[in-house]
Order: sequence, then C-alpha cells, then structure tokens
Amino acid sequence: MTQDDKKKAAAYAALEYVEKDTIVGVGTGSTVNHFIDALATIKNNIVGAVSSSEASTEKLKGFGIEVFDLNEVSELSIYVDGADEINPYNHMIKGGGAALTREKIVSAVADKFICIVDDTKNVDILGDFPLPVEVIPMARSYVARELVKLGGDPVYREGVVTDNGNVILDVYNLKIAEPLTLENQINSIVGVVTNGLFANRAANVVLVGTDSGVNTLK
Ligand SMILES: O=C(CO)[C@H](O)[C@H](O)COP(=O)(O)O
Repeated sequence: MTQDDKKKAAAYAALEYVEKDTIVGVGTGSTVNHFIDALATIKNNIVGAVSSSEASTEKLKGFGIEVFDLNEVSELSIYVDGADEINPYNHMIKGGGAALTREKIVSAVADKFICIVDDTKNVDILGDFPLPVEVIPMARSYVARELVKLGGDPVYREGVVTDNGNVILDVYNLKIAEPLTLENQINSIVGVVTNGLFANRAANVVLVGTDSGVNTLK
C-alpha cells in the first residue's frame, strides 16, 4: 500500500462518524481531499460543511456541497482533519498546509475531532516535523527572535501567505516534551496568531491507515 492509499483508507473510514442531517467541519490537506471525495458520496445525507481553507471550500463546492460561514453555525458534531504528526496522547502538529488558524477555530467549535492519518504520522515525541507558527507580517522578525529563546530554529516559509493574509515561520529542532505548555507559551508571544500545536484541542478519535487496515485509537 502506498502512503496515499493509507490516507484514503483512513479518510473513507471517517464517514462512519458523519451523522445524518448535520453540518460537518472539514480540514485541509491531501488526506482531507480524500475525505471530501468520500463526503461527496453521501452529500444528500448531510446539510453541508464548514471549511477550514479556501482550497477545501473550492473542492466542497465543486461537489455541490453547501459551505456555511462558521458565524452562521453554533454547533458541529465532528471536525475531520489530517495531521503532520500525532503522539500517543493525540496531541498533534498541524499546519503543513498553512491552514492552522482556521483549522484550530473550526475544530474548537466541534464536539469531536476525528483525525485521519497514515501510519507515518505517528510519533512518540512531537517535533521532528517543523512546527508552523502563523504570524502577523510586521512581527515576523520579533517573533522569530522569541522562538529562538524557546530553543527553536525558525525559518520563514517564503512565498506563502495564509488565507488570513499572514506569514508562516516553521520552527525546526524542537523536541516537544510538553506540548500543552509550549502551545500556550508560543501563543503568548505578541504577533503570533496561532501555532500548529493542537494539544489543548487534542483529537478524540484517530483513524490510522496502515498496511493491514485502518486502526482506531481513542
Ligand atoms: O494541517 C494541515 C494543513 O494545514 C494538514 O492536515 C496536514 O499538513 C496534513 O496534511 P496531509 O493530509 O496532506 O498529509
């Protein structure tokens, strides 16, 4: 099985968590693209979706799935998204696709975060994948200096502007022993919009695509 086959298997397994006549929270990325394909097969059973990025919105609309503004929606039963890394406590690094802020906002509204990954994303300690941090453009150098004080090596993701008009610093060489603490520390730096640690909002269900099928972790 290729990595993409495993992503697809995890994505289709998430259909089991989609409740009839609800609005579904939808993440961003190549694994989520498979989930959107899967959602399209049951589109007449759902009311629509709330999306975490312009890219996912476009794909959802392409299938005729109605996309609601989050401000029109007071509850979501599930939010389905991928991750760049996930640890045994279901804490994640996200934001490889630069959609971390909207992902964190939509997931905050949902009752359950269903994380869909292939088995290369499972790690014991987060941090081999560089931690994305979304930053207000004028604060970029200041935030980078503050991230160095926290032990990281930030690198400006050149040429990338987020859907919110901000920039991304990818922080290398962090061994993240305490994800909750680090998430809060980085968020308290002035100029940071969000960081890609999802520890305060960990996944409730993790569907892992493997060579031998999809494993469910809770
Ligand atoms: O956080 C994300 C986008 O901001 C994605 O969920 C993450 O990068 C995983 O992507 P993929 O499913 O393509 O491996």
